[in-house]
This record gives sequence, structure tokens and C-alpha cells, in this order.
Amino acid sequence: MWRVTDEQEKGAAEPIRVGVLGARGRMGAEVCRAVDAATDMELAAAVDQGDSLDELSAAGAQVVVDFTTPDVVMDNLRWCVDQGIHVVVGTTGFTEQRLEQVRGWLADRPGLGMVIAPNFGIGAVLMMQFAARAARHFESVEIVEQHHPRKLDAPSGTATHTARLIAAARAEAGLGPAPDATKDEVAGARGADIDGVRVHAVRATGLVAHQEVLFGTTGETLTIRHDSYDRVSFMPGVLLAVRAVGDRPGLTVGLDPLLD
Ligand SMILES: NC(=O)C1=CN([C@@H]2O[C@H](COP(=O)(O)OP(=O)(O)OC[C@H]3O[C@@H](n4cnc5c(N)ncnc54)[C@H](O)[C@@H]3O)[C@@H](O)[C@H]2O)C=CC1
Ligand SMILES: O=C(O)C1=N[C@H](C(=O)O)C[C@H](O)C1
Repeated sequence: MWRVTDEQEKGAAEPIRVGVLGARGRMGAEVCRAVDAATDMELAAAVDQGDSLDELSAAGAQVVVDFTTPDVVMDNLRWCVDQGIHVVVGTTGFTEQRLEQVRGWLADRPGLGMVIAPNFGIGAVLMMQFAARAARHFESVEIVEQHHPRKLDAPSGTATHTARLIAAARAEAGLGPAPDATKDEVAGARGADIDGVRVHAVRATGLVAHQEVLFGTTGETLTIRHDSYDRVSFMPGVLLAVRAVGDRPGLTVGLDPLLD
């Protein structure tokens, strides 16, 4: 099984051959530029809708980076696992059920690694960690995610992941539901309910990717906010995962273990 060597990290050895899926998309195109610019990587294949996945194997891709859409990502991952290619996944739409399915596939391929992260922004990862830490200290919590209007899914993968982390921390601390006497006069007015945490999705031209986690308790509130103003913000995390995935057999969810 292929591994990233110290020499590769320093740019002294053969570069890591990276294939990009969703290469003509907003994120995929940015990943192609970042891989091209990295001295320890080589862009082996740039594949989008209508191209054949075989281009990845023919080009000898060692790691595939997937930024496609929730409806196609599982087929892509299945193919990569069958080919024995490590995968770094930024595409959203990962339910616990999907993650379990991926774990099952990887169990049959010892040594093969996959990193799935709802957000590769280092600041966003920290925002989620801080939110999970704050969760047990506050009676109320709501999440407001804000994105560009061409985003296909709502709520965002980041918001869903944050809500799950907060809900787990609240449950562990023995906190019940956040107080809320409001009756929804119009469906959706109070947002989506993810594991008991309200999540509101805003879409507006000019936005890229932003999230606020608003905590409240008697006499005080705490707002934790993260803003990605440019998709380059995700690239250090993506490149970190490309370098690490060959040394992480099985499924890694989130960037947190790679930052420790
Ligand atoms: N984890 C993270 O840090 C981030 C995750 N995302 C997620 O990444 C995904 C992509 O986002 P964007 O780049 O903004 O979307 P986009 O719509 O600009 O790009 C998606 C690309 O995938 C291509 N595609 C569709 N089906 C395909 C297939 N079967 N094979 C190959 N390519 C295919 C499309 O033609 C398109 O070029 C979304 O799920 C989004 O939520 C976005 C930003 C950061
Ligand atoms: O579609 C996007 O743009 C983003 N998608 C991810 C998500 O759904 O959380 C990450 C980031 O918010 C940008």
C-alpha cells in the first residue's frame, strides 16, 4: 500500500499523484490549482461529469479528491475503493448510514484510507470544536449558516455536523431541550431541527460560506462565528488530508485528528 514518505513531503521524492473529481466545479477547480502549486503533488487527472472514472486509474492516481454532489459521491467512492485508491472527500450529504456503508467497504480493503470532512477550513474546524466545548454551558443554542445561492444542499454539511456535535455534548451534560414556547405560524420559521438543535440556512449572492453558532443563557449570549471569504481557505486542509490519507487506513471523519 502506498504511503506518503518524508521525502515526498519535502518535495525530494516522487510527487503524490492526485486525481480530482468534480474538477470543473467551484471547489474542484480550486483544488486543481492548489495541487498544481504544491511541490510534493502532481495533478494526475482532472475529471468531471461526462468524463470516465477510468481516467483516474489510467493516470495512476494515488489519491482522489472528490468535490462533486451528494447524489453521485457514493458511486465515486465505491469505484475508488474498488480500485484501491485513497480518497479525500469534501462533498456533503454524509448521513451516519452513508458513513457506515463506507466503513464497510473499507473493512474489505486493509490499508486503504478515506478522509471525509464537512469543512476543510481550519477556522471552521476550530469553530466546531469551540461550539462543542461551549455547548454544555448554555441553555439555548441555534445555528445560522449562510452560503452562496448556487449551493445545492441545505442545511450545510458543516451546520449538520456542528448540530450533531452540540447535541452530543448537551446529552452528555444531561441538558434537556432548549426552552422554546414559540408556535411555528409558518412552516420552517424556526428552521430545521437536527438532533434538537435549530438550524437556519441563508442563501445570498456575495456570500461564500459562513456560520454563526449562537448560545444563550441567563443574562448572556455567546456567538461563535466563522467566515470563508474565498475558497482558497479550504485548500490547506485539503492538501493536509491528501498528504495524510495514505497513513490513515479506514475512515477518518473530520479534519480534527489531522490537526492534533
Ligand atoms: N468540505 C468542504 O470544505 C467543502 C465542501 N463543499 C462541498 O463540495 C461539493 C461541491 O461544491 P462546489 O464545488 O461548490 O459545487 P459545484 O457545483 O461548483 O461543483 C460540483 C462539480 O461536480 C461535477 N460533477 C457532478 N457529477 C459528477 C460526476 N458523476 N463525476 C464527476 N464530476 C461530477 C459537476 O459537473 C461540477 O463541476 C458540495 O457538496 C459542497 O457542499 C464545498 C466547499 C467546501
Ligand atoms: O457548498 C459550499 O460552498 C460549502 N459546503 C460545505 C458545507 O455544506 O458545509 C462547506 C462550506 O460550508 C462550503
